[in-house]
Order: sequence, then structure tokens, then C-alpha cells
Amino acid sequence: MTREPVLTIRDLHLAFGRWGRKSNVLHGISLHVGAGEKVALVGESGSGKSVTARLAMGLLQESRATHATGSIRFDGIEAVKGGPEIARRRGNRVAMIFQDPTSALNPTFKIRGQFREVLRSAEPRLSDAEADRRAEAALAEVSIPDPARALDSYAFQLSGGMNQRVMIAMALANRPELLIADEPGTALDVTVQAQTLKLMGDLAATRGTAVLLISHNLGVVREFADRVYVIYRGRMVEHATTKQLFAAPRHPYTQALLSAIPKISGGGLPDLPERSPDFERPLIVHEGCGEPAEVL
Ligand SMILES: Nc1ncnc2c1ncn2[C@@H]1O[C@H](COP(=O)(O)OP(=O)(O)OP(=O)(O)O)[C@@H](O)[C@H]1O
Repeated sequence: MTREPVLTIRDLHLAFGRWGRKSNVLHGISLHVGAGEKVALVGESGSGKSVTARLAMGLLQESRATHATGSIRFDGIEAVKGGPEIARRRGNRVAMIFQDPTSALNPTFKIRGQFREVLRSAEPRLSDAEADRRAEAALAEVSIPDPARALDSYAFQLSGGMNQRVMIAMALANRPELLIADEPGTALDVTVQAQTLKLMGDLAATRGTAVLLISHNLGVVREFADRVYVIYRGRMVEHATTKQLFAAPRHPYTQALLSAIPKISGGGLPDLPERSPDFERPLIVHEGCGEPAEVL
């Protein structure tokens, strides 16, 4: 029997708008991430990466101004039409880390209090002593040299790299099956970014955590991911193993992305013609990286 991927997104459409004004942001996105897999979603700013992640996390739900259709399945739980209850149920099993750790940590509370709160979201009756013991173990796991001292600090007393580790330790403390990382560490220096990616890679290998990395940095993606999805203006245009994508990109947008890698600044990417022939058959799927088997 084939195992169902940890996360399966099928034909996801999203539009924002009210009072007759509608802006279509996603046009039929599909992707999957299996246990222990490292998958990247790449595309330039505004292409729809973050809204896809927020929908998958249950952080963005159907409302009068948000119109979503399609399916996002995580471990049998549907997110698209789910309410806050769904977000809560999946909360401990899907974790997200963001670009800037300081924005995810509360500056007015010590790390200890914030950590206890995270752990108690999964186990409300956890004692202070047990919560602290688990927090110290989680911090040690991300190579924080003096966990007790880190717990007694405020975020502003720790370096950017330390805060990033604290945020990852918190994200992982409840042992999520899926980790979504939105440009992790890009607000910090490249060393921290590299450390963060290494940690996430280790987690996928040792704990079987499924990782979805969101990035516009193809250099990072090449180092990190097993498979890559390329999104362009809300459409998935190419899906390949990382090796295939870098050896022989087939969509003109992917080719443009790859040719832009060595440029440090200037110009951005060229626009593709609206009626690019590839949009007649928009998604190019390379051989062997396939779609998940139907296991329902
Ligand atoms: N709450 C919202 N209301 C209206 N439009 C939105 C909202 N959130 C996102 N958008 C629009 O949806 C599109 C996709 O945004 P998204 O943040 O997913 O892009 P992205 O690929 O993650 O970009 P970046 O790399 O800059 O984060 C953009 O055009 C954005 O302006």
C-alpha cells in the first residue's frame, strides 16, 4: 500500500475581494510532500508562495473576502473550508518558521514563558518543571550551548542566530509531522540561513519530518531540496526533481529564474508573454517525480 503524503494540495484556487472586486491569486495549485521529504516551492515575489503556505497552515480561511476552492489535506484534515477549530487541531502537527525570528518571538516575555505556552498548546496540564525540562532538551537539540540561560533571556538579549534556533526549537517542540519554512533566516546573515537549513535537513533525515521550503533563492533550493515546484503568477508551471530542474529546466520562466542566479542585483526577471504557449498546458512535470498515487 502506498503511503499518503503528509501534505497534499489539489487544484487550489484563491481570490481576494469584496463588493464585486475580485483579485485571483492562485489558479489551480497542486503539490505534495511526503514524510522525510524536502520539497521547495520557488517563485518571485507576489507569485503566491506565502498564501499557499498560510492556507496549508489553516492561517487563512474562507471568509467573505477570501474565496478558496480546492483541497488541502494534511493527515486526513481538510484546511480549505476549515474554521479556527481545524487550525487548532492541526496546530501542533504542522509548524511554520518565518524569515525573521524576532517578529515571531514576543519581546516583552522571557523565552521560558513563551516556550511553556507553546508546549501547553499541545498539553494544557503540563507542569512548569516538565515544560522547562522539555524546553531545555529542545534547545539543546538545536545546539544552543546554555539552554537554561537562553530560557531566562528576552529575545533582544540573544543574537539573531540564537533567536532563529529558539524559534525552530519552539516550532519543533511538539514534534510536528510537517514543517513549512518561509524564507527561513533570510532576514539574518547567510551563516544563520545555512545553519537553519542544515537543522531542517537533519530533521527530515532523522525524524522523518516533511519539509516544505518556500524560497526565491535557487542557490538555497539547489543545496536543500529533493524536489522543486515552480510557481509563476499563481500557477504551477514546472515540477521536477532538483537534479532535473537544474540540469534541464523546461519552462521559460524556470529558465529565466535559473539564468538570473549569478546576478546579484538589477532588473529582476523578464516578464513572459501572457499567451506563452506553455500556459496552454501550464504544468510541466518531469519524469519520475510524479504525482502521489490515490490512496484514499
Ligand atoms: N490578504 C490579502 N488581501 C489581498 N491580496 C493579498 C492578500 N495576501 C496576499 N495578497 C496578494 O496575493 C498575491 C500573492 O502573495 P504572496 O504573499 O503569497 O506572494 P509570495 O510569492 O509569497 O511573495 P513574497 O516572496 O514577496 O513573500 C500578491 O499579489 C499579494 O498582493
